[in-house]
Amino acid sequence: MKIVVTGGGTGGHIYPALALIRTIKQQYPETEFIYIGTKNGLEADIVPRENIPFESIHITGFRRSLSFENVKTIFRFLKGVKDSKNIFKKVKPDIVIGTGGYVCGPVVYAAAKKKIPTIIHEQNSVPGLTNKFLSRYVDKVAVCFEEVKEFFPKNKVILTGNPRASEVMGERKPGVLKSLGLKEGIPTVLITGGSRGARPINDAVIKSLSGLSKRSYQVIYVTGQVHYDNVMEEAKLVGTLSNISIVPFIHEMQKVLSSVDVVVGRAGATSLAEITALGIPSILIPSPYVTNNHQEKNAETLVEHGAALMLLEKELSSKQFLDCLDSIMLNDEKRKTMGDCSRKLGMRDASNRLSDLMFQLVK
Ligand SMILES: CC(=O)N[C@H]1[C@@H](OP(=O)(O)OP(=O)(O)OC[C@H]2O[C@@H](n3ccc(=O)[nH]c3=O)[C@H](O)[C@@H]2O)O[C@H](CO)[C@@H](O)[C@@H]1O
Repeated sequence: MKIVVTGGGTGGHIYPALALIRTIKQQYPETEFIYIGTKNGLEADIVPRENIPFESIHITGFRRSLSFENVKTIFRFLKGVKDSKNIFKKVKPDIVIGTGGYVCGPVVYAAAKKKIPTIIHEQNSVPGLTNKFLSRYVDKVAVCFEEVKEFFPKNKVILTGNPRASEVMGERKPGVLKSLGLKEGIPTVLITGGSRGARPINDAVIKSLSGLSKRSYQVIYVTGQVHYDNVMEEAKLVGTLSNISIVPFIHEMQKVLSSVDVVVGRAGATSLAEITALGIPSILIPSPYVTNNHQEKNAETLVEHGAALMLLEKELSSKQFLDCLDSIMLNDEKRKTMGDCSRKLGMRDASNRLSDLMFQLVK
C-alpha cells in the first residue's frame, strides 16, 4: 500500500503525521510513504531525518486583509494542485492524509479531485481555514475534541484523538535528565514555547532566570531554534544556572516529556495531546496570534478539568510566572491531583483509531 501524508509549517502538524507513519510501519512494514511539504516549513528539516521520502510544493497562506499577495496565493494554489497531481501520477497512492497547515490545501484537494480516498486530521478545538475548506471535498475528517465536530459535515467527522498521544506512551528512560546536565530524582519542569519557540515566553523566562536558579526544583528550558543565541547572551549575564538546562530544540521530545513533572508552554493542540496522554500537569500561556484565538480555547478545556493553570500573555510578568510555577512545583499534592485530571483527558489509542479509519476507507 502507498500512502501520501501531507502537513506542515509547524511541529503541531508534522509530529502527528510522523506518529501515524510510525504506527502503520510497525503494523505493516511493507507500506510505502511519501511526505509532501514545503521547503520553508519545519517539515523540510524534520521529515528527511526520519528517512521518509520527501517531496515539496510551493504554497503560502491567505492573508486576512485584502492584499495582492492573496492573488498570488490563488495562483500558487492552482500550481500546487497541478504539482500534486503530477506526484500522484508517479506515486499512485491508495490514500492521502492531511494533518493541517497550508500545504494540505492543494495536495488534499488534488487527491479528492482524482478520486483518491482522503482524510484530514484536525488537532485543534477550533478548525483551521484549510481544513474547513477541505472538509467539503474529503471522505473523512478526524478530530481530537468533541466540540470541533460541529464545524464539519456530520457524516464525515469522527473522533480519533491525536496520534502523538499514543506515541509518547511507554518511553520512560533513565538518564534523560543527566544527558541534559541535570540530576535524576528532582522535580523538573519543562518550559517551551512550542515548536518554533515564543519570544514573549522567552522574555518572561529570562527575567525569571535568577529566581529560578535559587529554586529547589530544576528546569529544562527550550528556547526555540531562532531565539537560542539571544537567550544565551542574556543567560550569561545572570551567573551560575546549575539547575537550569537551556537548549534550542528537543528532537526526541517523547523521552524528555516522560521525565518531567510539569510543563509550561503554549497551548498548541499536539503538545496538549502529549501531556494529557502522560498525565502531566501544565501551566499554559496560549498564543494570542493564532486563528480565532484557538489556543486559548484548547487551554480552557484543560483548565476546566483541573489539569492546567492558564496565564495570559498580556498579563505575563516574571513575578506572576514564578508564583504560578512555585504553586505547582513546591506542592506535591497539587501536582498529583492535576496530573490525575490531565491523564483523564488523554486519548492514548488515537494512533490505532486513525489508522483503522484509514484502512476502512481503502478497503
Ligand atoms: C503558532 C501556531 O500556529 N501554532 C499552532 C501549531 O503549534 P506548534 O507547532 O507549536 O504545535 P504544538 O504545540 O501543538 O506541537 C508542537 C510539537 O512539536 C514538538 N516539539 C516542540 C518543541 C521542541 O523542542 N521539540 C519538539 O519536538 C512537541 O512535542 C509537539 O509534538 O500547531 C498546533 C497544532 O495544530 C496548533 O494548536 C498551534 O496553535
